[in-house]
Amino acid sequence: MDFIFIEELRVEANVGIYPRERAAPQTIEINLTFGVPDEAARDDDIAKTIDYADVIGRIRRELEAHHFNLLETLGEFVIALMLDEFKAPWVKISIAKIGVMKGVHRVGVQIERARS
Ligand SMILES: Nc1nc2c(c(=O)[nH]1)N=C([C@H](O)[C@@H](O)CO)CN2
Repeated sequence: MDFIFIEELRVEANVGIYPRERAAPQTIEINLTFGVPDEAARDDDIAKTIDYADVIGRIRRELEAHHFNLLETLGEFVIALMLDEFKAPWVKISIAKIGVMKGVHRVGVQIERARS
């Protein structure tokens, strides 16, 4: 298995438990790593891997369209997308809010899952 990573992806997301977070989207930062079949590298064929441009576009569209109370739920949503739709065998994600708490630069969640 090879691994694709997407680092410091900034996305406008509807997430949070407070009224101000329900009223407007906020910028979150995503770091995502997922497994891909190594046949793609051998055959030099984009059709045999997961196109990271497709992943980034899909995440942006989905997070614009949904509201999540918790970062944990948002993280599980993206994980399910990667495992079930993009067919990644393994995914690790971290999602951070930036500057939402006094004295804290980033706060967030990290989740790792494999397809069963
Ligand atoms: N475990 C969590 N705790 C909190 C979350 C969360 O998503 N998971 N979210 C909030 C608020 O939305 C906060 O980030 C706004 O500043 C508080 N605790």
